[in-house]
Formats: sequence, C-alpha cells, structure tokens
Amino acid sequence: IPTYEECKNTAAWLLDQQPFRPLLGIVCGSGLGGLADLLKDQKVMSYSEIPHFPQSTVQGHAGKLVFGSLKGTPCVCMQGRFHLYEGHHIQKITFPMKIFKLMGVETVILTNAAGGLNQEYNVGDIMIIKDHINLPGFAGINPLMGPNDERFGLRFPAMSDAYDRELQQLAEKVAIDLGYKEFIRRGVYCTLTGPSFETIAECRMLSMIGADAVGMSTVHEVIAARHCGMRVFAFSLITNQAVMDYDTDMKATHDEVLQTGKDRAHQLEALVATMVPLIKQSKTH
Ligand SMILES: O=P(O)(O)O[C@@H]1C[C@H](O)[C@@H](CO)O1
Ligand SMILES: Nc1nc2[nH]cnc2c(=O)[nH]1
Repeated sequence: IPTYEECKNTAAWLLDQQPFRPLLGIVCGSGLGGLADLLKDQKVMSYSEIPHFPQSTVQGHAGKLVFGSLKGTPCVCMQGRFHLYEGHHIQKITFPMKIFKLMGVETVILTNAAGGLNQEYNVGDIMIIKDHINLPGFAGINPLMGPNDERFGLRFPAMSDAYDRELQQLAEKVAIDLGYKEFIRRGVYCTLTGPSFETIAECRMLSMIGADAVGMSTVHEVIAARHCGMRVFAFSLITNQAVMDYDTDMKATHDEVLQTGKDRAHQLEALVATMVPLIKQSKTH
C-alpha cells in the first residue's frame, strides 16, 4: 500500500520530468486509449519507468501516462488503468488518483467499456454516469478501507454527489450539439470484480437493483478521487449487450469490447475535446 510520502515522491518525480502542471486528468477505458491522441505537445512516460506505479496487463490498456495540452488545458491522461482482477491491491488501483491530486489536478474524466443492462440501450451508446453501485463494496471491498490519511480526505466521505451534476449537464448539452442525441444516455454503472463476464441470472439481478450498465472498473477510482476532493465526470461506452435471455447464443467477448471502442473512438474524442475547454477550473494556467 503506497504511503503518503511515496505518493508525494511519485507526483514530484512526474512534475520534474515534464513541463505540464495538469488541471485535468483523463482515464482511458478498455480500447479507448485513443483519447490520449487529443493531447498536443505530448510527453509520454511508460508506467514501468514511474516510481511505485503498477504495470498494465490487459489488452487495450497501453500502460502509458501522457501529459499534454488539450485546447489550452494542461492534462494528464492514463492510457491504461488497473483492475482488481489483474491481482492489484485495491489501493494500487486508486494510487494514480492520489498522484493526480498531488500534481494539482482538479477534475477527472473517467471512461470505461461496459455491458448494457438497460433494454433500451444499444451497442455504441455513450452513457453519462449519474451514479454507481459498488457491489464489491457490499462484500467489504472499498479503496478507503484501512487507516485514513486526513491529508487526502475525510474518514467518511459522502458519495451521494460523486458524479458532478454540472459536468453531466454540460456533457449532455455538448453531445446534443454534436448530433449525438440518438446515442447519448444517462444511467447507473455497477462494477463487479471480473474477469469473468456475468451470467444471465446475474445480469437480470443487476438490472433489477437499478444498474443500467455493468463493468469492472471506475467505481474505485471515483471513490478515491472524491475522497481527495477532485471533481468527477465519467462515462461508459456500451460495448456489448449484457445477455439477459436463455434463448440466445449471444455472449460477451473482449474482442467485441475493443471493436466497439474502435468504432466509436471518433465520437468519444469529439465529446471530450469539446467538453474540456468548457470546464471551469479554479486555478488559472
Ligand atoms: O477498463 P474498463 O473498465 O474499460 O475495461 C472493461 C472491463 C474489462 O477490463 C474489459 C472487459 O472487456 O473491459
Ligand atoms: N462486467 C462487465 N464488464 C464489461 N466491460 C465491457 N463489457 C462488459 C460486460 O458485459 N460486463
């Protein structure tokens, strides 16, 4: 488990290596690493060269930290995130959020690939996350377990306002302006640990408890980011339909997940590129 001092060291090391003082952090979901291409004057670092950073092990997660400028906003982008199923300790999964905070990041945009549970959703839909269900949390898996370091945040942080409502509205407006009305959604994301995809009975249960999409990430990062006071906006790309019916041969595959990411890359990039300059930061840069 990284200590506060180790987090400080990593943040200082990263600031030392390159000229950007990022105000915005972006996390790329499976197959969505192309978002990093939005950044200009890039300075790219491999996770393997960054002190205390875990390594990416999943196809579609390059394992690179990219600094750069997006229409004037200094950004840091994780091209590759960490998942519980890779065997990382939960506090390693959220370590980059602490590093973001210590580098001065104010707002985090997280993205993921998810299965659509809501029967009205189609593959290729972009779902603005309005809330989450931390199902592993029900079984005692929460990134804030263990001693609390007050330098990051409160022992008992609220999560009822985890997903910034102003940013949700902004994203919806931008999406409509870009002509995405037909495939922009707003819904509840539920995380599971993976790596197995869900059974039919599990998908039915998740839908009944109020989830619109299911994935294997994001929630832990969001909890950590909110704990240390960053604003959070997140969206899911619905890469596949969750299988809800015994009368079908349909099944989830990582290949389909990556393919849908490729197919929608252009629209996702336009959404983020249009949104970012409209996000007010408290610091000037
Ligand atoms: O990092 P994300 O949540 O986008 O990745 C999802 C969950 C699994 O890692 C993978 C399954 O295809 O996609
Ligand atoms: N758990 C889960 N994660 C996903 N990531 C992309 N699609 C899915 C899915 O159907 N289920």
